[in-house]
Amino acid sequence: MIGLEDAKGFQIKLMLNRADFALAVDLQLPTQGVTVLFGPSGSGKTTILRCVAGLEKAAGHIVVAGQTWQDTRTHIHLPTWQRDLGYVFQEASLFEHLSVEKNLQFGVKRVRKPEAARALAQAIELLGIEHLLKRSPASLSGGERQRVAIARALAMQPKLLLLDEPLASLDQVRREEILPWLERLHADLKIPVLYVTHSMHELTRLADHVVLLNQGSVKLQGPIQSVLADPTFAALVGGEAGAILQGQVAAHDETYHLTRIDLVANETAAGQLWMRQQLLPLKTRVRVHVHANDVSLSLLEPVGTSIQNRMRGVIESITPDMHPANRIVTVNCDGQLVLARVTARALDELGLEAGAVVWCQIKSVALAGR
Ligand SMILES: Nc1ncnc2c1ncn2[C@@H]1O[C@H](COP(=O)(O)OP(=O)(O)OP(=O)(O)O)[C@@H](O)[C@H]1O
Repeated sequence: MIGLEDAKGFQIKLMLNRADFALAVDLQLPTQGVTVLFGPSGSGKTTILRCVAGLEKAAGHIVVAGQTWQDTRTHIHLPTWQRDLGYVFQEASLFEHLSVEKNLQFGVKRVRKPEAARALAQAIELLGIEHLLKRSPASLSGGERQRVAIARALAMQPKLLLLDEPLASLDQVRREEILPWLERLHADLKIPVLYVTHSMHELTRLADHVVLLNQGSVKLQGPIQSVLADPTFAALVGGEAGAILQGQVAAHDETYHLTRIDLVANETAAGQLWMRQQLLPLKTRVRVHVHANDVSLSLLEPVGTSIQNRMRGVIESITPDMHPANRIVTVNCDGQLVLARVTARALDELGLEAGAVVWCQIKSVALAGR
């Protein structure tokens, strides 16, 4: 039987003990948008997805869109086929003897839901695969195959979409090709997506919410901006650490091939950044990942420097980094948190501590958009 709980609930509580691995997670997740399960190899990301899909058994309960898929206390454990989900793996498993169109129709016919034709058309549009419909899977590139696999899962109008490292088998060029299509998922989809990756690039581009796992337990979770600005996370991910700033495309400088991003925090203007030119229309909303290693601090407003971007802010915290020489400094610039990785000696020499006013200098070439 399918039980009804909170109509919007999305909860995953799982406990599992293997000889050399224990999983214990208790997650209350957003009912819309992309939640990325992030963490080192062996931290339990795929195990969670498999349990949610009913492919593996753990104790606990799973509630999706108000439906109880599993509850150990009441002995509910729906088989996979009764769980209304789409699952896309590293390698897209398409039927090789069927055309792309027939592959898409196969899933839709199986679930027999109302408005199937509309859902199929929307999935084709969302993933941009109209021109591939008559092709055979063997003739598709890896990125195209994954887009078809995701469209097929979406056309079935699932209550939850599970994506397990969908870009891992693709080369860098193909990954970049497919990322913009995946970015549309959080804007256009009304269902939750659970996305597994080790890639910081995919995390910063796609996540709305992040769950950081380590050895089967949750180390940190929350909205992408707050998790990335958390010094614990920064220390853990080393050289890839950095804050995400939100803004919109404000101007293009054609002479120098640069784009100006006007930053926005809590709906108010929060400074601006120049970055290498982005081929995006004015007013496009973007997120910018500013690496902590590319931010330096100054007590005075910098002049006579090649560094293009400077933001004035107040130091919120100074915390230890992985290496004892360094500190992670969190600076609040008009509501946007910026992280800087600087040496403890430099901090002492400048006499910097929490509450101090500083200028963050950010190399514009270091910025990566969206
Ligand atoms: N079928 C299985 N039987 C026994 N142990 C398993 C099984 N599948 C995974 N494990 C172990 O469980 C732990 C978690 O694995 P899991 O695949 O969930 O991690 P992960 O975070 O997804 O890793 P990766 O990023 O490398 O895919 C690992 O120690 C792994 O060796």
